[in-house]
Amino acid sequence: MLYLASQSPRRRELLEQAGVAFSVLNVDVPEQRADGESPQDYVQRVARDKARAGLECLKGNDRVDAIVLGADTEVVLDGEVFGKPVDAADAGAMLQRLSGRTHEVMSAVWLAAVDRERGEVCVSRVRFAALDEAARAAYVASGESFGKAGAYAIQGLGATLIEYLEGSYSGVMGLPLFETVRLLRNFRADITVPPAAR
Ligand SMILES: Cc1cn([C@H]2C[C@H](O)[C@@H](COP(=O)(O)OP(=O)(O)OP(=O)(O)O)O2)c(=O)[nH]c1=O
Repeated sequence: MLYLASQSPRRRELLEQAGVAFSVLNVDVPEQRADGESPQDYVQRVARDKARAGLECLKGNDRVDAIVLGADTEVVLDGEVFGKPVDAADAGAMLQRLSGRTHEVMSAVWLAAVDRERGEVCVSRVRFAALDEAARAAYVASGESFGKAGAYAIQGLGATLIEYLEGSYSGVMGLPLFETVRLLRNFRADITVPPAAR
């Protein structure tokens, strides 16, 4: 049985889009970058922590038979990691930093079972248009920034801020589907994944 260890409605939507059957586990793990930890190592570790926390929630045979998927998405600019904004001022400041620049979106996916684990990090590059103060304020006022790494959502109004994307649209949105399906397929033969990525 596949479990998605996530409270994110986007991840649920994306995994459904991939045609994979799963159940949801609500996990809450601290997201705190350690001193000297690279953005890539950080995003991978948090995805792993979420998957492991999900596995811990399960008991007995449910755990033995489980594959738990954890994921994490962060926006990275100049080596700095932008998580979810804490308030409107924080969201505005993030958008100001991203304005007119190219940043990376790192999305990690991690699979954990009792006997094995495996993960992957998908890195995309996103170029933002130059946003003046009025444009930033209008976007923050839309409410879309909240709960989103880097204070924007590619799947919403945020798409109008993006000049160029290189990489994975689903990865930017929160779960890189190509990598996810490939990992699932290689992880255990009894998992039913759609044929497209064979
Ligand atoms: C960049 C970007 C991020 N996001 C979202 C995806 C993630 O939900 C969120 C990043 O926060 P995460 O900490 O990766 O995930 P989460 O706390 O929302 O969910 P959970 O830990 O329970 O799985 O930002 C978008 O929806 N669109 C975007 O364009």
